[in-house]
Amino acid sequence: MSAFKKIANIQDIEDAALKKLDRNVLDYYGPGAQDNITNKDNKLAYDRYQLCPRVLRDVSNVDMSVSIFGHTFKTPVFVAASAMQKMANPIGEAGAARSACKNGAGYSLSTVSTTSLEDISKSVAPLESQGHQSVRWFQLYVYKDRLKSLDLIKRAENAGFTALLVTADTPYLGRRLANIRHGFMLPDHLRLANFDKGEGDSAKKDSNYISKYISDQIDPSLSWKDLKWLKTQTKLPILVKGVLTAEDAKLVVENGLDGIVVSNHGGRQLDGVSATIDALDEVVQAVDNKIPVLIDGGVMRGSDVFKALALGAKAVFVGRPVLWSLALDGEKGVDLMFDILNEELRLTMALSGVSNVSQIDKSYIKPLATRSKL
Ligand SMILES: Cc1cc2nc3c(=O)[nH]c(=O)nc-3n(C[C@H](O)[C@H](O)[C@H](O)COP(=O)(O)O)c2cc1C
Ligand SMILES: O=C(O)C(=O)c1ccccc1
Repeated sequence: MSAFKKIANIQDIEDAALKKLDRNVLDYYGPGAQDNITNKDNKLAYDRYQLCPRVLRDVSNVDMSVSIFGHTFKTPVFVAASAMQKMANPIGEAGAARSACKNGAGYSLSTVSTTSLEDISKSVAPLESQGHQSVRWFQLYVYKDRLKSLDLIKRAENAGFTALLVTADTPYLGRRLANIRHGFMLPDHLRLANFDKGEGDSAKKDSNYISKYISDQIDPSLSWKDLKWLKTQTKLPILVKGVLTAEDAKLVVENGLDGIVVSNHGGRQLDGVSATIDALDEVVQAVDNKIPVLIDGGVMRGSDVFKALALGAKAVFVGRPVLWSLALDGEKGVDLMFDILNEELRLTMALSGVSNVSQIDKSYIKPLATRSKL
């Protein structure tokens, strides 16, 4: 018997990537903070919802497109902003940006990427001239040095990014035990490409590079008034990334911001918070359709995407699945990831009796009933 195994789902991609990457990278990409409880629960929580399909509905055509801020996307599966993707594969962030563009998916780039904003735009330009549309958003960390953040915003605007995701859950870095135990180093041949050579070099000498970088540079005093000020500095819509409660969701609306990403940073910040899918409903209720609500964390299958849409998310970001896909096979790996998630979502919709995403609502899911004992 041949040992050949075809990749069939995102777990297969993850398993293959775990065999390829070295410890330094795996320690950084994989675990959540502290005891990994929230990171695990992000995935498990999806299994606590059941699907409630309807039948005999004519599902011969299924349309997965969604519209946000005037852009239409072919799929609600978006690429999350995650740092330092060249550690997964030399093509790094550009591989995921190109794949998202070919798939008509949303793309987001981290402030602390190993490919610059400008190089991301260059990497998708040939695809755009073939008629593909790239919709790219920039994830902004607000630096103590405000000029540094303002410069990033200007560069994002000039490089064709059309929204900002301001990360609100990281005034300090969460305690990531594997990185504390073994140390973490950005490999010498890589650098934080949005900055002059040398950015983070002082931290680089520290065995806990990232936590030192954040405490040196990122402003832990950030508050709502700063986001109101940021709004005056750009025409781009601003989404707040890292909201988990109805209270904060209301403040996002009251402060005139444009969107929400329900996120716990992939369980990498405050361990012990709820799974994002369990926080989604209260955020969606609080926002009352005034601004779009998106979600990330633990999405591994098309049926997870379906459940998030049923609870009111407009789109879903995937973080680690992109990193594993890059590790597996660069841009082609991310193409495979989109093929799988899109096919799974299409099938979940068809088998649930819906032919477009606007039909998906809470009636198609229910909390898992306690299984009766045999
Ligand atoms: C290795 C890694 C690096 C990340 N870097 C950033 C970052 O630079 N900025 C940010 O806002 N979120 C960052 N995130 C969080 C992601 O944007 C996203 O919230 C999370 O990965 C979603 O969970 P998932 O990995 O389970 O899909 C990072 C996540 C990972 C796994
Ligand atoms: O690791 C992360 O999750 C992250 O957000 C980050 C922030 C600053 C530098 C590097 C990574």
